Amino acid sequence: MEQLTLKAISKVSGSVTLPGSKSLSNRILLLAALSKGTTEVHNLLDSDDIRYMLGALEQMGVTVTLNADKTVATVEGCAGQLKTPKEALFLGNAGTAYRPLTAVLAATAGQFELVGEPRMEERPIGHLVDAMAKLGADIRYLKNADYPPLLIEGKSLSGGQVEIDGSISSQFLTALLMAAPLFTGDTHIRIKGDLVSKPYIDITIGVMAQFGIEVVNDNYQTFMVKGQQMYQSPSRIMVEGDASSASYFIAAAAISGGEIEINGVGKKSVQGDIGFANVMEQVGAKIDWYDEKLVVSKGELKGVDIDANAIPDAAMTLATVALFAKGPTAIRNIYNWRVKETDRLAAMATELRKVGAEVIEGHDFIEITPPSTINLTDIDTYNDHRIAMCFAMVAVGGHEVIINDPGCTAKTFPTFFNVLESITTH
Ligand SMILES: O=C(O)C1=C[C@@H](OP(=O)(O)O)[C@@H](O)[C@H](O)C1
Ligand SMILES: C=C(OP(=O)(O)O)C(=O)O
Repeated sequence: MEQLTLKAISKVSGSVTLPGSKSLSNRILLLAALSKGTTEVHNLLDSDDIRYMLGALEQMGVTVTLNADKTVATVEGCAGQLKTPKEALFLGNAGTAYRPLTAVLAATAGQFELVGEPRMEERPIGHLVDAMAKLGADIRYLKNADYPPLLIEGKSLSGGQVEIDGSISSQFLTALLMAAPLFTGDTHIRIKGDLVSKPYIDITIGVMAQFGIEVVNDNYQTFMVKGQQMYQSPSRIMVEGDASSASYFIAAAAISGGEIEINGVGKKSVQGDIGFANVMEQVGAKIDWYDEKLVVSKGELKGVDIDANAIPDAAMTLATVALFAKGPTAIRNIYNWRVKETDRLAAMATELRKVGAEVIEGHDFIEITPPSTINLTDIDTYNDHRIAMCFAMVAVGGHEVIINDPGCTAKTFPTFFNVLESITTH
């Protein structure tokens, strides 16, 4: 296994430009593919999750031309006419590819087999399949009930009234919303259970609006989408920087001595994870907010007690910031950490204990009391990009740390360790 030793960092300072948002990139690619017309997508993320979406679209006959560094894509929309792929669509562990494609392909004529990495077969999808089945979709489990892989016999669906459970992942509702304009009639959706990760629904509704489709959202309880509509290409669309990726640099500046300018997200961000910057202000970071950038520097850091349901990805970064804050930090209402790239609650508790923190791992929360001294250790990353990236904060805090399998950042941020190095003084 590859290992990366991060030497103790005495200061981080300078400027970083964020790669494009994963959540926006995959939504935009799928809607551009379904659209009528050609879409030029700028600042596209180049990472594994996006490559899986691009590969699937190509297998279904969509022509996408990428520029040399793969950040500009020209997508020839197929006006809803995706072709039956010759082979199974391999979607890695990309939730933002797997879930939306499941719903969209169920409403597209043809047969589709959706497969993924072993971990994808442990990530539930039953709530989405149940809702689609109520609408008449033919989706079969190829191994275990409620989990990928899936075999989809796509066909015309007429919409109607449907309930969907929102308590495990917002991506199921996102998927249903994105498919709904393809149905022949209107769709009225009612949420069962508490809807988690709500800001991602705002991202979905915002991107659908850019492609000419209106979603009526009544307080995240009911949603309505008119049927028989075609996505319309906006011709040119810009992907803003990834707000979850911003969290590592916001945290680094808050922990270390220097000032970091983070370009690509700011006051105008449409991503919920920008809320991590507000949390870091509570923790003690000094942040200057601009429309599309943040300038962050150190303050006196103190532990906080927060409900992180709206920012599940960025909240992992708070768990390693906690190592350098005064007093305990509690991160609550994050049960679904357990069904992401790995069981993130268990994994974070294990790795934080290895560096010396006292940790309480609850069913849906984690409490971290910082250690008086930080142990030198290697960090297991469980094929989870965010574990690799957030434990880089140990080095930022002035302590050498070894990251096992650092290549796992390729899921959303292949250049992460190079970008961190570019603003580092040892
Ligand atoms: O819709 C999206 O783009 C995402 C939604 C979130 O998942 P859940 O809704 O499953 O929490 C988030 O964790 C994931 O990285 C991206
Ligand atoms: C949960 C994540 O990914 P996915 O889109 O596969 O759900 C993540 O990126 O932290």
